[in-house]
Amino acid sequence: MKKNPPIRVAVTGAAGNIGYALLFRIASGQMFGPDQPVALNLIEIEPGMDALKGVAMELDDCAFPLLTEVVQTSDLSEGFKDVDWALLVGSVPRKQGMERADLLGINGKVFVGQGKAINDHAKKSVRVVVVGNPCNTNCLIAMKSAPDIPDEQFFAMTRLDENRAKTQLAQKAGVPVQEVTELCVWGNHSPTMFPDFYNTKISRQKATDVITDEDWLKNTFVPTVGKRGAAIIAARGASSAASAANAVVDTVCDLNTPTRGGFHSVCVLSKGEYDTPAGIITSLPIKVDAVGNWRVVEGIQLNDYAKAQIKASNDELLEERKVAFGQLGLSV
Ligand SMILES: NC(=O)c1ccc[n+]([C@@H]2O[C@H](COP(=O)([O-])OP(=O)(O)OC[C@H]3O[C@@H](n4cnc5c(N)ncnc54)[C@H](O)[C@@H]3O)[C@@H](O)[C@H]2O)c1
Ligand SMILES: O=C(O)C[C@H](O)C(=O)O
Repeated sequence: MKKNPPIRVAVTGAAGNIGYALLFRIASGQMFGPDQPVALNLIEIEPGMDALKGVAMELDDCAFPLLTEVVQTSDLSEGFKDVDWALLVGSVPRKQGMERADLLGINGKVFVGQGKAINDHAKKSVRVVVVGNPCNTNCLIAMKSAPDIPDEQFFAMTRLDENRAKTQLAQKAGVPVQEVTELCVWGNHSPTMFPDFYNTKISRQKATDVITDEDWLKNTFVPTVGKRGAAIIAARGASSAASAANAVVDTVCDLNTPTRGGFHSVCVLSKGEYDTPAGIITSLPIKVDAVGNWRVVEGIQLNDYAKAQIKASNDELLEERKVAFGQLGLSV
């Protein structure tokens, strides 16, 4: 049987913690399926190249049948050459006591260079998923720096937040996690994000009919999800890595697969849907159709509380954009 040509995937920060949890899942077929060959372009900064060599040796030692090639490089033009997917993980993670936005000044400029290199060297059909924080604004910076790549091909990750929120609700309701559906996390990947429990279903019922304690939903559930990243850093001494890598796999699978029922949370460029400010990368409910095009799901009813929460998170994104674009000399 003739094999598909490989899908070429660039991963930045490939020798980091998320990279170490992610690469083996891509190479084993969990991201693109058991019949789809993959080639990996692993990108690191110079000080990470020795560690990257070790990671590449381990990939060899797995003898993955689907893995056709591993490129190791610190050169962005080589790293993004002809890639179908660019997973932008590499950047400095926050430490205890920092907010993700504190990383703007450190990481923002990295995404200008990466955006330009993607623009010049990747396939025009490349899809870009930004994980490095603050991921929404970094994604916007990369998108602005890649004017020849359609805006619709840029995404930032809130699937980890969706997964966290689903587990919190499932544990509270005492049901298996797959019973929790239609849960959209709105806004910024920051403590202001809003996991919309009002429109969530638990075992096909309204979540608020199953968990009737609205005080818990508003004052325990919402902040627990928003601050989960910080709680992991406090407990583990390092930011989430395996669960983040798992969410990257979920995000790419979501974008590659027609959505059955419901929707998933992905950060995309707002065109003003649900009164979100156009021109920011914000988390919205996304559905993928049978031919692989995504769209924002329409018709979700948001009450005044939900609208206020989403507005606060999007206001924060407007402020991040103002600060970052000011520092980097980018225009809206
Ligand atoms: N969006 C999310 O849900 C989510 C979840 C978890 C972590 N993150 C973020 O992901 C990022 C990576 O986390 P990690 O735990 O893997 O960090 P890490 O420090 O373990 O690894 C980061 C790697 O990136 C490399 N790197 C740094 N700058 C680079 C550049 N300009 N180009 C290429 N590589 C570069 C480093 O050498 C390092 O190997 C952090 O910003 C973290 O905050 C996001
Ligand atoms: O919280 C962080 O800084 C890491 C990541 O964004 C997370 O949500 O776990």
